[in-house]
Amino acid sequence: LNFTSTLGGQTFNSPFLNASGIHCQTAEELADLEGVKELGGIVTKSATLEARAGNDKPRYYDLAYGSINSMGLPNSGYNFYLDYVQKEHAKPTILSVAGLSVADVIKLLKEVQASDYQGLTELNLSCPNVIGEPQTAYDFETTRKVLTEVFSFFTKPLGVKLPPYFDLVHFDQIAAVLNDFPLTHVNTINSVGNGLVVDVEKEQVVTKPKGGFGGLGGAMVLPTALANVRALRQRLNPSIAILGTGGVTTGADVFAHILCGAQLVSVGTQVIKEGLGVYARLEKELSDIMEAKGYTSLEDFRGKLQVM
Ligand SMILES: C=Cc1c(C(=O)O)[nH]c(=O)[nH]c1=O
Repeated sequence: LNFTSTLGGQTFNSPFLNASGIHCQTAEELADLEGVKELGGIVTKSATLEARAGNDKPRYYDLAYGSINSMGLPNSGYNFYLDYVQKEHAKPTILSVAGLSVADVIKLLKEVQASDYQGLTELNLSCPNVIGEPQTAYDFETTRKVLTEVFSFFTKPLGVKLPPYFDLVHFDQIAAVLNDFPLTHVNTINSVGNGLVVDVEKEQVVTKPKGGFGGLGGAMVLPTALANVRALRQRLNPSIAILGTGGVTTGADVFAHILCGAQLVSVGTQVIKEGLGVYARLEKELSDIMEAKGYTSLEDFRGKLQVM
């Protein structure tokens, strides 16, 4: 079966990625990802200018049907991740970056531009858990302003991480902004922002930051993730690839993401639930589905979802 694809000049030998934020914050976690042969690439935890401890704990909670997190962007600071991605790796890397202000984003990306790093960079415009900060990509004009400034100097492969949208007009509006820029990819979705999980027995929230509000992931967000992959694939220039993230627990979910137009597919919550062995299971399940359908390559069905 042919699982290979190229993105931003890099060759990915498998469609699987780790979702930024999951098992990719420390040197040990990143080394673990290098050892997962079914992973096509490695995405770093979103990096900020300064290292951050993140929000108070408990800040992650596992549910039967997914997860809720309010991590608060804990990371070792962009120098650590920029050093990491400039080292030799068997797989392509995607350097995820985030800023607490437009100025931070510009400063960070100027450092990346000035570095010897030739891999992909992904600007996270959708973190829902930085207390007091909005999810940038819900503000279309600010998103246009940021991308205009970024592309006035950034010439390396760049994608953006988007929050989920829930209104067809919003899909039109964000696509109208993104289509004006030479983006390599769009990674959709980030967690579904500001959900709330209640422990009825304790009559209490389950996470400490923000009164229990946090980003939702896992099985419960799959329909939202598929809708965003599909809607953006239908609206974005073919030159902008879609990385599908959200709700993947089985090979069928991976197949669905690709059928909706995803080139690569990230797994987050399920890695926490099952461990890094999940990638071998997903690859086997996807392969079995493809063989049963007579497909030999992801191109045979990518973006070919049928409507009625
Ligand atoms: C980078 C911050 C993010 C975080 C976080 O660090 O709280 N959680 C998410 O679900 N998505 C994010 O983008």
